[in-house]
Amino acid sequence: MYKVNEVFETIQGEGSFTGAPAIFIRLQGCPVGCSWCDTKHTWEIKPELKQSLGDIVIKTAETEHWAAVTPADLLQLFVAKGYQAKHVVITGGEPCMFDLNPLCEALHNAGYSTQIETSGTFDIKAPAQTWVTVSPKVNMAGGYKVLQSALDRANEIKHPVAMQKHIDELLQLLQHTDTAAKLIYLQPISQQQRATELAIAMCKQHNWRLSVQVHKYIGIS
Ligand SMILES: C[S@@+](CC[C@H](N)C(=O)[O-])C[C@H]1O[C@@H](n2cnc3c(N)ncnc32)[C@H](O)[C@@H]1O
Ligand SMILES: Nc1nc2[nH]cc(C(=O)O)c2c(=O)[nH]1
Ligand code: SF4
Ligand SMILES: [Mg+2]
Repeated sequence: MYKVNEVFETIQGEGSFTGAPAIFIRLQGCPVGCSWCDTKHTWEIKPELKQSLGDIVIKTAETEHWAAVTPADLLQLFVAKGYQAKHVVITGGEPCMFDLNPLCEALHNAGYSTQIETSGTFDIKAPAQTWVTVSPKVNMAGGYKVLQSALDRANEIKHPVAMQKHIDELLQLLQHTDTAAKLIYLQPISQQQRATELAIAMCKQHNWRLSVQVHKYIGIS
């Protein structure tokens, strides 16, 4: 069973799939504790806030409610909702607290491609064809460390930045990582102008790519 905070169909707003229609599955629970996290309502798993998947999917605001679901429940929901997207993004919370193999395999068997958004602080349990986006989290409140195995598995590394120390941290992580076949993105934190200017300058300097959170600029989820 997976603990799900929300399910919705939208446009991927980050990283290399930006612009692609996608179904998002947001899993509940994250102990990493990023001070600027934009999904703090997914951090805690409160037993008293358990709901049915039917209630979760009609949410109109961000809440801490969650539902326990199987891959089959999710596939059934996609059909019932009439979702047309063929790409599924599994995010959170920290999705890699779960074994994502059964979920991704069920999605692949039903004709969907899959992508995971992860902080790289937990073992990534997912099939080889799943696209893995690692957004490394260094020195956050929860005390978790980025795993080298997660950086090695990443298809893209999407680093959140607001100040020079974040660039230095990324350079440090990349020193030990073979980046030949990976896409490297800087993502300004919270659309701050100074963060965006820094990201643009550093992308030019290091030949990295820029990921702005497109969905926030156009006001969609
Ligand atoms: C909410 S996290 C969930 C997945 C996973 N826990 C992670 O951190 O990658 C999804 C993405 O949003 C990014 N993110 C979270 N808060 C942000 C913010 N305020 N500004 C920019 N990116 C943010 C994360 O770095 C990550 O790439
Ligand atoms: N549109 C849209 N794109 C996204 N890409 C990554 C997201 C996330 O929260 O993981 C996200 C999100 O929340 N919305
Ligand atoms: S790891 Fe992801 S979900 Fe967890 S606090 Fe950081 S940004 Fe938020
Ligand atoms: Mg988001």
